[in-house]
Amino acid sequence: MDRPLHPVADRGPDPQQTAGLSPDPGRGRGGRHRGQSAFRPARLVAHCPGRPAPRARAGLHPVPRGRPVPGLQPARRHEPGGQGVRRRPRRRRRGAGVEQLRRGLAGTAGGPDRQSLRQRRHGRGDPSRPPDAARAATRTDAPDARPGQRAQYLFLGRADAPGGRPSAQAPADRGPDRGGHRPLQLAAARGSPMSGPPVPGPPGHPPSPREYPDWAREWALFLDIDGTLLELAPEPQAVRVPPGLAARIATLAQGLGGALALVSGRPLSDIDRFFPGRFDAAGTHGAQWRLGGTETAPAPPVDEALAGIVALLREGTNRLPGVILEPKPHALAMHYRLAPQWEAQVRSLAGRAAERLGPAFRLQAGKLVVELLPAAAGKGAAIRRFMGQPPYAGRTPVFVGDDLTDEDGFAVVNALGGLSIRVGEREPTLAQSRLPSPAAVRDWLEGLAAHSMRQT
Ligand SMILES: O=P(O)(O)OC[C@H]1O[C@H](O[C@H]2O[C@H](CO)[C@@H](O)[C@H](O)[C@H]2O)[C@H](O)[C@@H](O)[C@@H]1O
Repeated sequence: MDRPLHPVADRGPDPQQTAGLSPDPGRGRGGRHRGQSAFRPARLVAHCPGRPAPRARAGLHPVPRGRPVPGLQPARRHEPGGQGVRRRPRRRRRGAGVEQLRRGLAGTAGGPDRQSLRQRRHGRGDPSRPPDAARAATRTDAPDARPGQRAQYLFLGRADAPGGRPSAQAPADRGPDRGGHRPLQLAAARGSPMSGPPVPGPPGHPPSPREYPDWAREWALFLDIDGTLLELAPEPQAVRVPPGLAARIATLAQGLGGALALVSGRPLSDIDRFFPGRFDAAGTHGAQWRLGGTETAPAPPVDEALAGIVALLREGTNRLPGVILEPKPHALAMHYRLAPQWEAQVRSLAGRAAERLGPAFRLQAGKLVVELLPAAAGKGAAIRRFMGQPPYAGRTPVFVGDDLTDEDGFAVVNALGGLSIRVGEREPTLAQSRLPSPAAVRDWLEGLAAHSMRQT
Protein backbone atom coordinates (compact mmCIF):
# COMPACT_ATOMS: atom_id res chain seq x y z
CA MET A 1 0.00 0.00 0.00
CA ASP A 2 1.54 3.30 -0.94
CA ARG A 3 -0.80 5.50 0.99
CA PRO A 4 1.23 8.35 2.51
CA LEU A 5 1.93 7.68 6.14
CA HIS A 6 3.58 9.65 8.84
CA PRO A 7 6.80 8.37 10.28
CA VAL A 8 6.69 5.82 13.01
CA ALA A 9 7.53 7.18 16.39
CA ASP A 10 10.55 5.69 18.01
CA ARG A 11 9.66 3.98 21.26
CA GLY A 12 11.57 6.72 22.93
CA PRO A 13 11.16 8.24 26.28
CA ASP A 14 7.57 9.37 25.75
CA PRO A 15 5.47 6.39 26.77
CA GLN A 16 2.34 8.06 25.44
CA GLN A 17 3.61 8.17 21.92
CA THR A 18 2.34 5.58 19.53
CA ALA A 19 4.37 3.85 16.87
CA GLY A 20 3.77 3.44 13.16
CA LEU A 21 0.65 2.03 11.65
CA SER A 22 0.24 -1.51 10.56
CA PRO A 23 -1.95 -1.86 7.51
CA ASP A 24 -1.61 -5.62 7.48
CA PRO A 25 -4.61 -7.24 9.07
CA GLY A 26 -2.98 -10.64 9.19
CA ARG A 27 -0.05 -9.55 11.29
CA GLY A 28 -0.65 -8.60 14.82
CA ARG A 29 1.73 -8.02 17.62
CA GLY A 30 3.24 -11.47 17.35
CA GLY A 31 4.40 -10.79 13.80
CA ARG A 32 6.93 -8.23 14.82
CA HIS A 33 8.42 -6.61 17.83
CA ARG A 34 6.43 -4.12 19.78
CA GLY A 35 6.84 -0.74 18.17
CA GLN A 36 8.08 -2.28 14.93
CA SER A 37 6.08 -1.13 11.97
CA ALA A 38 5.19 -2.64 8.66
CA PHE A 39 6.43 0.64 7.26
CA ARG A 40 9.95 1.86 7.41
CA PRO A 41 10.51 4.67 9.82
CA ALA A 42 11.69 8.03 8.61
CA ARG A 43 15.29 7.52 7.62
CA LEU A 44 17.93 10.11 8.29
CA VAL A 45 19.96 10.20 5.15
CA ALA A 46 23.63 11.05 5.34
CA HIS A 47 26.08 11.41 2.52
CA CYS A 48 28.48 8.46 2.69
CA PRO A 49 31.98 8.22 1.23
CA GLY A 50 32.07 6.22 -1.92
CA ARG A 51 28.69 7.47 -3.05
CA PRO A 52 28.45 10.38 -5.44
CA ALA A 53 27.94 13.60 -3.55
CA PRO A 54 24.28 14.58 -3.49
CA ARG A 55 23.24 17.62 -5.44
CA ALA A 56 22.93 20.87 -3.58
CA ARG A 57 19.41 21.40 -2.35
CA ALA A 58 17.78 24.67 -1.55
CA GLY A 59 19.00 25.67 1.87
CA LEU A 60 21.60 22.90 2.11
CA HIS A 61 24.89 23.71 0.48
CA PRO A 62 27.70 21.18 -0.08
CA VAL A 63 31.10 22.70 0.45
CA PRO A 64 34.35 20.85 -0.31
CA ARG A 65 35.78 19.44 2.89
CA GLY A 66 38.83 21.21 4.12
CA ARG A 67 38.10 24.44 2.31
CA PRO A 68 37.74 27.28 4.77
CA VAL A 69 34.25 28.71 4.81
CA PRO A 70 33.81 32.35 5.69
CA GLY A 71 31.79 32.66 8.85
CA LEU A 72 32.63 29.19 10.13
CA GLN A 73 34.95 28.37 12.94
CA PRO A 74 37.44 25.65 12.17
CA ALA A 75 36.51 22.23 13.46
CA ARG A 76 37.42 21.59 17.04
CA ARG A 77 39.21 18.57 18.32
CA HIS A 78 36.12 16.98 19.79
CA GLU A 79 34.18 17.18 16.52
CA PRO A 80 34.77 13.84 14.90
CA GLY A 81 33.55 14.80 11.47
CA GLY A 82 35.48 18.03 11.49
CA GLN A 83 32.40 19.75 10.25
CA GLY A 84 33.01 23.07 11.89
CA VAL A 85 30.29 25.19 13.30
CA ARG A 86 28.75 28.41 12.29
CA ARG A 87 30.18 31.31 14.16
CA ARG A 88 27.69 33.43 15.94
CA PRO A 89 28.15 36.51 18.02
CA ARG A 90 28.94 35.55 21.58
CA ARG A 91 26.79 38.28 22.92
CA ARG A 92 23.76 39.73 21.42
CA ARG A 93 22.92 43.31 22.00
CA ARG A 94 20.41 43.47 24.79
CA GLY A 95 16.90 43.90 23.55
CA ALA A 96 17.51 42.72 20.01
CA GLY A 97 14.25 41.59 18.42
CA VAL A 98 13.63 38.61 16.18
CA GLU A 99 14.48 40.55 13.08
CA GLN A 100 17.59 42.12 14.53
CA LEU A 101 18.66 38.76 15.81
CA ARG A 102 18.15 37.14 12.45
CA ARG A 103 20.09 39.90 10.74
CA GLY A 104 22.88 39.71 13.31
CA LEU A 105 23.28 36.02 12.76
CA ALA A 106 22.88 36.25 9.04
CA GLY A 107 25.66 38.74 8.89
CA THR A 108 28.10 35.98 9.76
CA ALA A 109 27.40 33.82 6.77
CA GLY A 110 25.12 33.78 3.86
CA GLY A 111 23.81 37.32 3.99
CA PRO A 112 21.00 38.90 5.91
CA ASP A 113 18.24 37.00 4.23
CA ARG A 114 19.58 33.50 4.55
CA GLN A 115 19.43 32.76 8.21
CA SER A 116 16.60 31.08 10.03
CA LEU A 117 15.72 31.21 13.71
CA ARG A 118 16.72 27.58 13.98
CA GLN A 119 20.37 28.65 13.93
CA ARG A 120 20.20 30.23 17.32
CA ARG A 121 20.18 28.71 20.73
CA HIS A 122 17.41 29.64 23.07
CA GLY A 123 17.78 29.96 26.76
CA ARG A 124 20.77 29.96 29.02
CA GLY A 125 23.84 27.81 28.95
CA ASP A 126 27.46 27.92 28.07
CA PRO A 127 27.78 30.82 25.64
CA SER A 128 30.83 29.28 24.02
CA ARG A 129 28.81 26.30 22.80
CA PRO A 130 27.44 26.41 19.28
CA PRO A 131 23.71 26.75 18.63
CA ASP A 132 21.70 23.55 18.95
CA ALA A 133 21.30 22.87 15.28
CA ALA A 134 24.97 23.40 14.65
CA ARG A 135 25.90 21.44 17.75
CA ALA A 136 23.70 18.57 16.64
CA ALA A 137 25.33 18.68 13.23
CA THR A 138 28.69 18.09 14.87
CA ARG A 139 27.52 14.80 16.33
CA THR A 140 28.80 11.67 14.72
CA ASP A 141 25.26 10.40 14.37
CA ALA A 142 23.92 13.60 12.85
CA PRO A 143 22.26 13.07 9.50
CA ASP A 144 24.62 15.20 7.52
CA ALA A 145 27.73 14.84 9.60
CA ARG A 146 29.84 11.77 9.09
CA PRO A 147 33.56 11.42 9.55
CA GLY A 148 35.23 11.11 6.21
CA GLN A 149 32.43 12.49 4.15
CA ARG A 150 33.65 14.60 1.29
CA ALA A 151 31.24 17.44 1.57
CA GLN A 152 30.03 19.33 4.54
CA TYR A 153 26.43 20.45 4.53
CA LEU A 154 25.59 23.83 5.85
CA PHE A 155 22.03 24.78 6.45
CA LEU A 156 21.93 28.36 5.34
CA GLY A 157 18.24 29.01 5.62
CA ARG A 158 15.84 29.41 2.78
CA ALA A 159 17.06 31.20 -0.24
CA ASP A 160 13.55 32.34 -1.07
CA ALA A 161 12.71 33.97 2.22
CA PRO A 162 13.88 37.57 1.98
CA GLY A 163 14.83 38.72 5.39
CA GLY A 164 13.85 35.32 6.62
CA ARG A 165 10.37 36.67 7.03
CA PRO A 166 7.38 34.66 6.03
CA SER A 167 5.69 36.27 3.13
CA ALA A 168 2.08 36.72 2.25
CA GLN A 169 2.99 35.07 -1.01
CA ALA A 170 4.35 32.01 0.77
CA PRO A 171 5.62 30.04 -2.19
CA ALA A 172 3.07 27.32 -2.52
CA ASP A 173 4.83 26.15 -5.65
CA ARG A 174 8.13 25.55 -3.96
CA GLY A 175 9.35 23.30 -1.24
CA PRO A 176 8.27 19.95 0.01
CA ASP A 177 4.73 20.59 1.02
CA ARG A 178 3.81 22.81 -1.95
CA GLY A 179 1.11 24.41 0.05
CA GLY A 180 -0.54 21.10 0.86
CA HIS A 181 0.17 18.28 3.24
CA ARG A 182 3.21 16.18 2.75
CA PRO A 183 3.96 13.35 5.13
CA LEU A 184 7.00 13.87 7.28
CA GLN A 185 8.21 10.41 6.35
CA LEU A 186 8.91 11.55 2.83
CA ALA A 187 10.28 14.90 3.87
CA ALA A 188 12.66 13.34 6.36
CA ALA A 189 13.76 10.49 4.15
CA ARG A 190 14.57 12.83 1.31
CA GLY A 191 16.01 15.48 3.55
CA SER A 192 13.43 18.23 3.36
CA PRO A 193 15.09 20.99 1.40
CA MET A 194 13.05 23.67 3.09
CA SER A 195 13.43 22.65 6.65
CA GLY A 196 16.86 21.05 6.61
CA PRO A 197 17.49 17.63 8.05
CA PRO A 198 15.71 16.61 11.22
CA VAL A 199 17.80 17.55 14.20
CA PRO A 200 18.35 14.42 16.26
CA GLY A 201 19.70 16.10 19.37
CA PRO A 202 17.66 17.56 22.20
CA PRO A 203 16.38 20.96 21.10
CA GLY A 204 17.05 24.08 23.14
CA HIS A 205 14.80 26.10 25.33
CA PRO A 206 12.18 28.45 23.95
CA PRO A 207 12.88 32.16 24.06
CA SER A 208 11.83 34.35 26.91
CA PRO A 209 9.85 37.50 26.16
CA ARG A 210 12.86 39.50 27.31
CA GLU A 211 14.85 38.11 24.42
CA TYR A 212 12.08 39.06 22.02
CA PRO A 213 10.76 42.41 23.14
CA ASP A 214 9.00 42.82 19.80
CA TRP A 215 7.29 39.43 19.85
CA ALA A 216 3.81 40.96 19.96
CA ARG A 217 4.49 42.89 16.77
CA GLU A 218 6.46 40.14 15.05
CA TRP A 219 5.03 36.76 15.94
CA ALA A 220 2.11 34.77 14.65
CA LEU A 221 1.44 32.23 17.40
CA PHE A 222 0.02 28.76 16.69
CA LEU A 223 -0.92 26.54 19.62
CA ASP A 224 -1.76 22.85 19.66
CA ILE A 225 -4.20 21.75 22.36
CA ASP A 226 -3.92 18.17 23.69
CA GLY A 227 -0.54 17.52 25.25
CA THR A 228 0.46 21.16 24.67
CA LEU A 229 -2.01 23.51 26.33
CA LEU A 230 -3.80 20.73 28.20
CA GLU A 231 -2.51 17.68 30.03
CA LEU A 232 -3.53 14.42 28.42
CA ALA A 233 -6.45 12.58 29.98
CA PRO A 234 -7.59 8.95 29.82
CA GLU A 235 -10.42 9.81 27.43
CA PRO A 236 -10.91 12.62 24.91
CA GLN A 237 -13.73 14.28 26.85
CA ALA A 238 -12.01 13.98 30.23
CA VAL A 239 -9.52 16.79 29.67
CA ARG A 240 -9.46 19.63 32.15
CA VAL A 241 -9.00 23.20 31.04
CA PRO A 242 -7.28 25.20 33.79
CA PRO A 243 -9.29 28.22 34.91
CA GLY A 244 -8.17 31.41 33.25
CA LEU A 245 -6.38 29.71 30.35
CA ALA A 246 -8.87 30.81 27.70
CA ALA A 247 -8.68 34.38 29.03
CA ARG A 248 -4.89 34.26 28.91
CA ILE A 249 -4.99 33.11 25.32
CA ALA A 250 -7.43 35.88 24.48
CA THR A 251 -5.03 38.40 26.03
CA LEU A 252 -2.23 37.00 23.93
CA ALA A 253 -4.34 37.10 20.79
CA GLN A 254 -5.12 40.72 21.47
CA GLY A 255 -1.46 41.53 22.12
CA LEU A 256 -0.57 39.85 18.83
CA GLY A 257 -3.06 41.93 16.88
CA GLY A 258 -5.17 38.81 16.36
CA ALA A 259 -2.32 36.68 14.99
CA LEU A 260 -3.01 33.66 17.20
CA ALA A 261 -4.66 30.42 16.16
CA LEU A 262 -5.39 27.11 17.86
CA VAL A 263 -4.19 24.28 15.62
CA SER A 264 -5.57 20.98 16.78
CA GLY A 265 -6.75 17.50 15.92
CA ARG A 266 -9.90 18.40 17.83
CA PRO A 267 -12.98 19.45 15.91
CA LEU A 268 -13.89 23.14 16.09
CA SER A 269 -16.83 22.26 18.35
CA ASP A 270 -14.43 20.89 21.00
CA ILE A 271 -12.05 23.79 20.55
CA ASP A 272 -14.86 26.26 21.15
CA ARG A 273 -16.07 24.35 24.18
CA PHE A 274 -12.61 24.30 25.77
CA PHE A 275 -11.68 27.81 24.66
CA PRO A 276 -14.80 29.92 24.22
CA GLY A 277 -14.22 33.01 22.14
CA ARG A 278 -14.23 31.64 18.60
CA PHE A 279 -10.51 31.96 18.24
CA ASP A 280 -9.00 31.53 14.82
CA ALA A 281 -8.46 27.78 14.57
CA ALA A 282 -7.58 24.81 12.45
CA GLY A 283 -9.72 21.91 13.66
CA THR A 284 -9.48 18.19 12.89
CA HIS A 285 -5.83 18.56 11.88
CA GLY A 286 -6.63 21.35 9.46
CA ALA A 287 -9.64 19.74 7.78
CA GLN A 288 -11.64 22.54 9.43
CA TRP A 289 -10.28 26.06 9.26
CA ARG A 290 -11.56 29.32 10.71
CA LEU A 291 -10.23 32.83 10.29
CA GLY A 292 -11.98 35.91 11.62
CA GLY A 293 -15.10 33.86 12.32
CA THR A 294 -15.40 32.46 8.79
CA GLU A 295 -15.15 28.68 8.53
CA THR A 296 -14.17 26.44 5.64
CA ALA A 297 -14.36 22.67 5.48
CA PRO A 298 -13.85 19.89 2.92
CA ALA A 299 -16.50 19.05 0.36
CA PRO A 300 -19.36 16.69 1.44
CA PRO A 301 -17.97 13.52 -0.21
CA VAL A 302 -15.44 13.31 2.61
CA ASP A 303 -18.16 12.83 5.19
CA GLU A 304 -20.18 10.51 3.00
CA ALA A 305 -17.18 8.25 2.57
CA LEU A 306 -16.54 8.24 6.31
CA ALA A 307 -20.17 7.47 7.07
CA GLY A 308 -19.81 4.35 4.96
CA ILE A 309 -16.95 3.11 7.08
CA VAL A 310 -18.24 3.93 10.58
CA ALA A 311 -20.27 0.72 10.82
CA LEU A 312 -17.20 -1.40 10.05
CA LEU A 313 -15.16 0.42 12.65
CA ARG A 314 -17.90 0.35 15.26
CA GLU A 315 -18.32 -3.37 14.80
CA GLY A 316 -14.57 -3.84 15.05
CA THR A 317 -14.06 -1.64 18.10
CA ASN A 318 -17.05 -3.22 19.90
CA ARG A 319 -14.98 -6.38 20.05
CA LEU A 320 -12.08 -4.45 21.65
CA PRO A 321 -13.22 -3.40 25.14
CA GLY A 322 -11.73 -0.06 26.17
CA VAL A 323 -11.12 1.14 22.62
CA ILE A 324 -12.91 4.43 21.95
CA LEU A 325 -14.19 5.38 18.52
CA GLU A 326 -14.29 9.16 18.18
CA PRO A 327 -16.19 10.25 15.06
CA LYS A 328 -15.35 13.85 14.17
CA PRO A 329 -16.41 16.05 11.29
CA HIS A 330 -14.34 14.85 8.30
CA ALA A 331 -12.32 12.34 10.36
CA LEU A 332 -12.44 9.35 12.70
CA ALA A 333 -10.17 8.58 15.62
CA MET A 334 -9.67 5.25 17.36
CA HIS A 335 -8.19 5.61 20.84
CA TYR A 336 -6.53 2.74 22.68
CA ARG A 337 -5.13 4.66 25.68
CA LEU A 338 -7.42 2.69 28.01
CA ALA A 339 -6.65 -0.61 26.32
CA PRO A 340 -3.12 -0.57 24.93
CA GLN A 341 -3.26 -4.35 24.57
CA TRP A 342 -5.43 -3.81 21.48
CA GLU A 343 -2.94 -1.58 19.71
CA ALA A 344 -2.19 -4.06 16.92
CA GLN A 345 -5.87 -4.80 16.34
CA VAL A 346 -6.73 -1.09 16.23
CA ARG A 347 -4.02 -0.47 13.67
CA SER A 348 -5.09 -3.40 11.63
CA LEU A 349 -8.68 -2.21 11.66
CA ALA A 350 -7.64 1.31 10.72
CA GLY A 351 -5.48 -0.05 7.91
CA ARG A 352 -8.40 -1.99 6.46
CA ALA A 353 -10.65 1.05 6.72
CA ALA A 354 -8.02 3.19 4.98
CA GLU A 355 -7.82 0.69 2.15
CA ARG A 356 -11.57 0.81 1.75
CA LEU A 357 -11.59 4.61 1.77
CA GLY A 358 -8.91 4.94 -0.88
CA PRO A 359 -6.40 7.70 -1.55
CA ALA A 360 -8.68 10.57 -0.52
CA PHE A 361 -7.86 9.60 3.08
CA ARG A 362 -4.75 8.91 5.06
CA LEU A 363 -3.87 7.33 8.36
CA GLN A 364 -2.39 9.42 11.12
CA ALA A 365 -0.79 7.98 14.24
CA GLY A 366 -0.91 10.04 17.42
CA LYS A 367 -0.65 9.50 21.12
CA LEU A 368 -2.31 6.12 21.64
CA VAL A 369 -4.65 6.93 18.79
CA VAL A 370 -4.98 6.17 15.10
CA GLU A 371 -6.94 8.57 12.92
CA LEU A 372 -8.41 8.56 9.43
CA LEU A 373 -8.16 12.01 7.89
CA PRO A 374 -8.72 13.61 4.50
CA ALA A 375 -5.41 13.16 2.68
CA ALA A 376 -4.97 16.90 2.16
CA ALA A 377 -5.51 17.80 5.83
CA GLY A 378 -2.46 18.62 7.89
CA LYS A 379 -1.32 21.17 10.41
CA GLY A 380 1.50 22.36 8.17
CA ALA A 381 -0.88 23.26 5.37
CA ALA A 382 -3.21 24.94 7.87
CA ILE A 383 -0.40 27.09 9.29
CA ARG A 384 0.79 28.00 5.81
CA ARG A 385 -2.73 29.03 4.95
CA PHE A 386 -2.96 31.33 7.98
CA MET A 387 0.41 32.82 7.10
CA GLY A 388 -0.91 33.91 3.74
CA GLN A 389 -3.67 35.99 5.33
CA PRO A 390 -3.80 39.11 7.48
CA PRO A 391 -3.10 39.54 10.35
CA TYR A 392 -0.67 36.60 10.08
CA ALA A 393 1.05 37.52 6.81
CA GLY A 394 4.41 39.20 7.26
CA ARG A 395 4.89 37.88 10.79
CA THR A 396 7.20 35.17 12.09
CA PRO A 397 5.30 31.90 12.75
CA VAL A 398 5.81 30.31 16.15
CA PHE A 399 4.22 26.90 16.68
CA VAL A 400 4.03 24.93 19.92
CA GLY A 401 3.00 21.26 19.66
CA ASP A 402 3.75 17.87 21.12
CA ASP A 403 2.66 15.07 18.85
CA LEU A 404 3.66 13.44 15.58
CA THR A 405 0.88 15.37 13.88
CA ASP A 406 2.67 18.55 14.88
CA GLU A 407 5.89 17.68 13.03
CA ASP A 408 4.19 18.67 9.82
CA GLY A 409 3.56 22.10 11.37
CA PHE A 410 7.15 22.32 12.64
CA ALA A 411 8.44 21.67 9.11
CA VAL A 412 6.40 24.50 7.65
CA VAL A 413 7.25 26.91 10.46
CA ASN A 414 10.96 26.12 10.11
CA ALA A 415 10.71 26.62 6.37
CA LEU A 416 9.16 30.04 6.91
CA GLY A 417 12.03 31.07 9.18
CA GLY A 418 9.92 30.73 12.32
CA LEU A 419 10.26 29.02 15.64
CA SER A 420 9.07 25.51 16.42
CA ILE A 421 8.66 24.36 20.02
CA ARG A 422 8.00 20.75 20.95
CA VAL A 423 6.45 19.80 24.26
CA GLY A 424 7.81 16.71 26.00
CA GLU A 425 10.54 14.27 25.08
CA ARG A 426 9.35 12.68 21.86
CA GLU A 427 12.19 12.11 19.37
CA PRO A 428 13.06 12.56 16.61
CA THR A 429 11.64 15.97 15.96
CA LEU A 430 12.02 18.89 13.61
CA ALA A 431 11.32 21.33 16.43
CA GLN A 432 14.10 23.71 17.36
CA SER A 433 13.10 24.29 20.96
CA ARG A 434 11.47 22.41 23.75
CA LEU A 435 9.24 22.86 26.75
CA PRO A 436 8.92 19.95 29.16
CA SER A 437 5.17 19.89 29.78
CA PRO A 438 1.83 21.61 29.20
CA ALA A 439 2.27 23.32 32.58
CA ALA A 440 5.55 24.79 31.31
CA VAL A 441 3.79 25.93 28.12
CA ARG A 442 1.15 27.70 30.17
CA ASP A 443 3.84 29.38 32.29
CA TRP A 444 5.65 30.46 29.15
CA LEU A 445 2.44 31.90 27.73
CA GLU A 446 1.76 33.65 30.99
CA GLY A 447 5.19 35.26 30.76
CA LEU A 448 4.39 36.45 27.25
CA ALA A 449 0.96 37.75 28.25
CA ALA A 450 2.40 39.62 31.24
CA HIS A 451 5.02 41.12 28.97
CA SER A 452 2.47 42.22 26.39
CA MET A 453 0.35 43.84 29.09
CA ARG A 454 3.34 45.74 30.40
CA GLN A 455 4.02 47.00 26.91
CA THR A 456 0.50 48.16 26.17
O1 LIG B 1 -3.80 18.16 17.89
P1 LIG B 1 -4.18 17.99 19.32
O2 LIG B 1 -4.85 19.20 19.90
O3 LIG B 1 -3.02 17.56 20.16
O4 LIG B 1 -5.26 16.81 19.34
C1 LIG B 1 -4.86 15.48 19.05
C2 LIG B 1 -5.93 14.51 19.49
O5 LIG B 1 -6.24 14.85 20.83
C3 LIG B 1 -7.23 14.06 21.47
O6 LIG B 1 -6.67 12.78 21.74
C4 LIG B 1 -5.56 12.86 22.61
O7 LIG B 1 -5.94 13.47 23.83
C5 LIG B 1 -6.90 12.70 24.63
C6 LIG B 1 -7.24 13.52 25.83
O8 LIG B 1 -6.10 13.86 26.54
C7 LIG B 1 -6.27 11.36 24.97
O9 LIG B 1 -7.19 10.59 25.74
C8 LIG B 1 -5.88 10.62 23.71
O10 LIG B 1 -5.19 9.43 24.03
C9 LIG B 1 -4.97 11.49 22.85
O11 LIG B 1 -4.68 10.87 21.61
C10 LIG B 1 -8.48 13.99 20.64
O12 LIG B 1 -9.36 13.06 21.20
C11 LIG B 1 -8.22 13.67 19.19
O13 LIG B 1 -9.41 13.85 18.45
C12 LIG B 1 -7.17 14.63 18.64
O14 LIG B 1 -6.88 14.31 17.29
